[in-house]
Amino acid sequence: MNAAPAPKRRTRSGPGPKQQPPAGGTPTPGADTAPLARLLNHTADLVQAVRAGRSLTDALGGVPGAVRPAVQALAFHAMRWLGSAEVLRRTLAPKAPPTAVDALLLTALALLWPPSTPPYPDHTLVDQAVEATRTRAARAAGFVNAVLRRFLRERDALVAAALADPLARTNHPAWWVERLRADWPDRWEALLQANQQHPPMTLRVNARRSSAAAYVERLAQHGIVGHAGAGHAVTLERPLPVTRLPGFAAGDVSVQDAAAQWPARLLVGGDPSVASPDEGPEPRSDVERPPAPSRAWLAPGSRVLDACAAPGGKTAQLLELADLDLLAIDASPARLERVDETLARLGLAARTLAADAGEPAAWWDGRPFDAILLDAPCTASGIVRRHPDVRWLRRPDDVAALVATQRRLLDALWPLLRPGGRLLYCTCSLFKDEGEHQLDAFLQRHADARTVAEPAAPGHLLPLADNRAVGPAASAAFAGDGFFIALVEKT
Ligand SMILES: C[S@@+](CC[C@H](N)C(=O)[O-])C[C@H]1O[C@@H](n2cnc3c(N)ncnc32)[C@H](O)[C@@H]1O
Repeated sequence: MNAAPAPKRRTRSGPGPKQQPPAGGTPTPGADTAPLARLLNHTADLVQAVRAGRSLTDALGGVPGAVRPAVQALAFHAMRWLGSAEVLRRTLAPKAPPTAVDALLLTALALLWPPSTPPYPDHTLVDQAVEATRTRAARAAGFVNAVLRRFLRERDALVAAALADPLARTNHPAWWVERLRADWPDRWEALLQANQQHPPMTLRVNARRSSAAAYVERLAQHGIVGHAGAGHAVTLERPLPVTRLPGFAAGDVSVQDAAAQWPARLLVGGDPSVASPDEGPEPRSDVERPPAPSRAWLAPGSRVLDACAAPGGKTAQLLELADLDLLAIDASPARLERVDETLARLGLAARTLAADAGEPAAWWDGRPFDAILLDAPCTASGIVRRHPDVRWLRRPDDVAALVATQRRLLDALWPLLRPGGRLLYCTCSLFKDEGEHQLDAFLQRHADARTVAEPAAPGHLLPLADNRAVGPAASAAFAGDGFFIALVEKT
């Protein structure tokens, strides 16, 4: 496969070293006047952190707020083209330079690789990369200058040669490509290409306050174009900072991918979220709680466990859809704080607990649950568009370890469900071992488990145009994330 576009020459015109953020970046005060060299230095720090095994989200927290959106846009670009940059660097400098210099070189090469939208003019980028090297490792400035200028001189030949290497073509580790090819023999190339794209920004309209159609109209009054999708999903024509979304701070709307909105809707049942605005609650923006939509499978007051809850997207959605007695658990106390913050913004309430969901002896009161949501830890191979670093962070052994954790959680939680109760298992993974195969093995182990026929769960969803989570707004650019979603009932 060839995930890289054809090499092409750049224009020499464009912004100078006082830069606007590149396409996909969100301008913020200060970022538009920050020298590109400074942005490149921060980006190289992030590349270095990811290569050392740290997540980009985590490392971005250390970048000054004023330049963070611009640096994030550059770092996302660098992550998407890091495989190409690695292959080029090995050709141009077979002996790897010191780690900090290597990170800067890889950052610059990734930004110079010929993608469809060049973020900066070539010579500006090279000049600023050399400038950045001076503050990073002054003695390496000449070396970086020589490597990058040779790349500009010989780009077409170097890119053509690099594309002989699958790492440069796919921008994914070989084991990842092999796994995708084995699981999706007809679609693996499309999936690799999809991972190189920018994700759509999708909102979840608070079902207690409004409907997708009504919120689309409200957006239009603010000059924002949105498309109503399945349930309460609204996909924006263009991503925006949440501060520009009407009613965000008041809890009228949250950011959540269309596929990620399916599990809670399915578990609540009765498809309450597609109730027309006439049948559902009136649009409103105060935090007083109107009754939840009425056609839910889960009766008001049902005991529900959200076993891996943080940061709380699905916890909040469950509570928007139904009045529930909900316990939200997460193993990470720090991440659990985000659940509390989310619920506070939305005016919702649940009990939250930092605990290992797989050790119920430590926290379960012995009263069976009516429903359990297990949004299990996984490779995140379905959300590479949103987290382009995960492909470089994961190791092949991680898949087996995560599959074992998912299995442990499933087996530990199943006895907590009442007969007739439902368990929703989901992961944001494309790998079948974390989805279809995990479910099949679970059904083999538990004779009292059967998949629910109506409403049927979608199984695997791929981040491609035929992703069924998106509904009427479907198109390749609006495709929902990759997910696996299964609904199981206890007989
Ligand atoms: C995919 S995320 C959950 C996303 C969340 N459901 C949402 O919609 O916002 C998986 C979560 O599982 C948590 N986790 C991992 N192992 C766990 C365990 N043994 N018990 C409870 N939570 C765990 C992680 O801390 C992480 O927050």
